[in-house]
Amino acid sequence: MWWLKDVWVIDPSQKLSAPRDVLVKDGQVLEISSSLTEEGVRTKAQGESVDTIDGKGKFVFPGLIDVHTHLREPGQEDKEDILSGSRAAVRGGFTTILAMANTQPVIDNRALVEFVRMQGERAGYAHIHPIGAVTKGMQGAELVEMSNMKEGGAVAFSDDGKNIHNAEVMRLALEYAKLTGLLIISHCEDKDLAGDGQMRRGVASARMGLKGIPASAESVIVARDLQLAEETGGRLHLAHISTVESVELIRRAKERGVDVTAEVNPHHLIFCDEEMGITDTFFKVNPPLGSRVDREALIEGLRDGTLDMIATDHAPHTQAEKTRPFAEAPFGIASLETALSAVWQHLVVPGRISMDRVIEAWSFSPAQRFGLQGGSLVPGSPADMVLFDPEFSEVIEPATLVSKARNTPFLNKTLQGCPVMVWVEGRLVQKNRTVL
Ligand SMILES: NC(=O)N[C@@H](CC(=O)O)C(=O)O
Ligand SMILES: [Zn+2]
Repeated sequence: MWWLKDVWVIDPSQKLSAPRDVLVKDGQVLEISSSLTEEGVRTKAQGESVDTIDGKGKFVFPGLIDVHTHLREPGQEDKEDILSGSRAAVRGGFTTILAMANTQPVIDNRALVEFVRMQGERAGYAHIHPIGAVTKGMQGAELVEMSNMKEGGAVAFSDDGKNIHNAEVMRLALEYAKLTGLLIISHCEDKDLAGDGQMRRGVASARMGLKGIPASAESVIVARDLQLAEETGGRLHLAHISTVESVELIRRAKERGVDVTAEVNPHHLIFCDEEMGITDTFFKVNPPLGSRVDREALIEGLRDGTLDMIATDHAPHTQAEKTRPFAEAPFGIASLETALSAVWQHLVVPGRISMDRVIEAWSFSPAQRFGLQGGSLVPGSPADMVLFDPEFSEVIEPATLVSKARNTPFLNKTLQGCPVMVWVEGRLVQKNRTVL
């Protein structure tokens, strides 16, 4: 049994943010209380040994649920695999992650869905849920067999990495997904507007002499998909929202009652295009980092609930790929191990957003929207749980990262505020930043 004493509990599912004691037994949260005694705990332990942790000055909250990770297995295991990705997840405070379908081959049938799910179970760290592709081979033409894939364990459908170019295919996908009750996750990017752009079009791209991607490449598709969701009554989730125009479109659609949720990535909340340099391929990501105005709108959108969730978009790549010249390096930031610390240090500490809202947006809301276990510490819930120490600091070094990838803008930087203990169903899987 675990006894976390005098720890600050953040559990948005029960609107709790206060110092308490937490008891964990048999893989579940047994009790959250402010009046436990040694004797009382011993009685509740029923002969089991009690591991006591002094939680003073630390937070405990439900394990984070990340609805957007790329684990690269099958097919690109030089970048990441399901085992290394799930170890990176628990190191970063995530107890559940959703794996995107843009692997090689694409996860577009039940057998492959089952493969990802079983590899996740075999790894034995975070809970891994496969996202199935929307179209066969992510070719944007023929829909996958959604019900069949749901039976195999798919929890949503997405061609992420690519936009669904044909609006009629997107409309049909929303229509068919309704029969499964699952969400369509849209990667909004008009490929003609984006062209072969390398970063957001603006003063910074002009200064660097790089081809720009206009903000409209995202927002025109956001507008399209919101209308299609409204028309079909389909359930839509928008991945990695990065522009002020998109935030405004989503805000309006929600006012009209469209069944939509949206996520924002930590890097879009923390960085902007002006901060990039021509050699910084670690900042090269899709959608690209926006302007200061975009960043402000994203923070405001997350605060007021227009943006429902935070998600990492963990996109691991090899060093060989990321050390190519800017225009040839692939898009993506690997972030499972740094995301929570970065959000703490860059947004919570300066008072831009509350930790309560961060935890709601990164555990409770994803669990609710995607119908997943977790996101709550209500007694009886599985003890998927994080102990977070705001004083613990770490230099982000290649040697300590358990992900295969090092493509993070935080490399060789210090981050303060880290998950220092992580439990999955009551089993300790990470302690003092070491995955057990
Ligand atoms: N975000 C990225 O820059 N890259 C992702 C694809 C994606 O999430 O769109 C990848 O798979 O590498
Ligand atoms: Zn994407």
